[in-house]
Amino acid sequence: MSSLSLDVPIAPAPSWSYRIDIEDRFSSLCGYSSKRRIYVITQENIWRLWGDLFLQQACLEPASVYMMGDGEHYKSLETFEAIQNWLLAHGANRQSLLVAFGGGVVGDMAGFVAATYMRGVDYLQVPTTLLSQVDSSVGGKTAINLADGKNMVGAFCQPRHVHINLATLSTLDKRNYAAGMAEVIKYGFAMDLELFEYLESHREELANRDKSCLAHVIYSCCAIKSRIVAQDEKENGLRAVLNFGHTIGHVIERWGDYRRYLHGEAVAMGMVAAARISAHVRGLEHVQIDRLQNLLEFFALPTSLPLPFSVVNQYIGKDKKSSDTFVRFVVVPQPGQWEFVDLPFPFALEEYIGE
Ligand SMILES: O=C(O)C(=O)C[C@@H](O)[C@H](O)[C@H](O)COP(=O)(O)O
Repeated sequence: MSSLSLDVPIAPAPSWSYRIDIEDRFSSLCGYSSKRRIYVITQENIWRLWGDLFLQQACLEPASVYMMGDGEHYKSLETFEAIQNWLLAHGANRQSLLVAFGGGVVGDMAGFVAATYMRGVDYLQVPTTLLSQVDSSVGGKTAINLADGKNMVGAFCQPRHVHINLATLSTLDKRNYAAGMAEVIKYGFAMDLELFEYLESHREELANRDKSCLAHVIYSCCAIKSRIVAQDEKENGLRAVLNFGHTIGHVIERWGDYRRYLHGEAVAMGMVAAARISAHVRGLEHVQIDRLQNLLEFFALPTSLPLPFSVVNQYIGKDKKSSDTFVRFVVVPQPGQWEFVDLPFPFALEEYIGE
């Protein structure tokens, strides 16, 4: 595969942009190594599988490597503090460079550490899961969770570069692969009909992790995301479309103590609920909800809400898109099109989707 590249030009400073490279190997980072101390934040499992090759191909000699725990529940204030102390103990300074080597949990944590350590240091994203390659490594949303709310403490902090190596998807377990596919389906169903149809017609190839299909899909998602982030870096409006399925998805993750469901699984259930709300408020046809559900279920993703409506109603007010009087939902009147609707708060899910 020849490599693919995209730029993410951030407004209102169009001169400032960073690249996303999609390759079948780890990109060389020699240029960085010679100039500054490098600190890698990763997890045992991914580092055992890919760490040596990464250091060799990237030509890196890190000052130190930090192993985070595996799972969304490690995106916590405790881990955040431990990493800050580790950086200080290992001599990291303002010129140091952090490298997030792993999935979305590593990327969100490393990004937030980079945003705050000594008031901000540079970082690179080297995403190794499908979810992080198509979504979380791009756009600079960094955050950690509170017990009562997902991604509640964070910052917008763009990476200097996103280096995607498709080869790492070969060792991703089935459940995490499917979870990444949920975010891919989000881009298609809510933002790009052509992509959604491609996913439907190439589902077998994608289930078999065909590299050229994956390269196409990852490039398409990154292209959509970079266009949106370039216009609305700090989510003053447009960017919230990327939250399709997340409003209820985040409640599900929190309800499961960030352990029961992977982020992508919660988003899969949240998207079907949001599609049902879309049918109620914007007339999305039921046959289109079935298309969404079939595609998600093809990848063995859950699609029925696992929690009482009352829990959704109780926690939805903590969503970052909520105000005192409404909850903002991304709805889909037709596949590939989206709208925001503000539903009154206090919220009653049963009014939009029958029990
Ligand atoms: O980048 C964004 O903007 C997104 O909303 C992408 C989401 O898929 C992602 O999960 C994001 O981290 C959720 O953001 P949040 O603001 O709802 O915490």
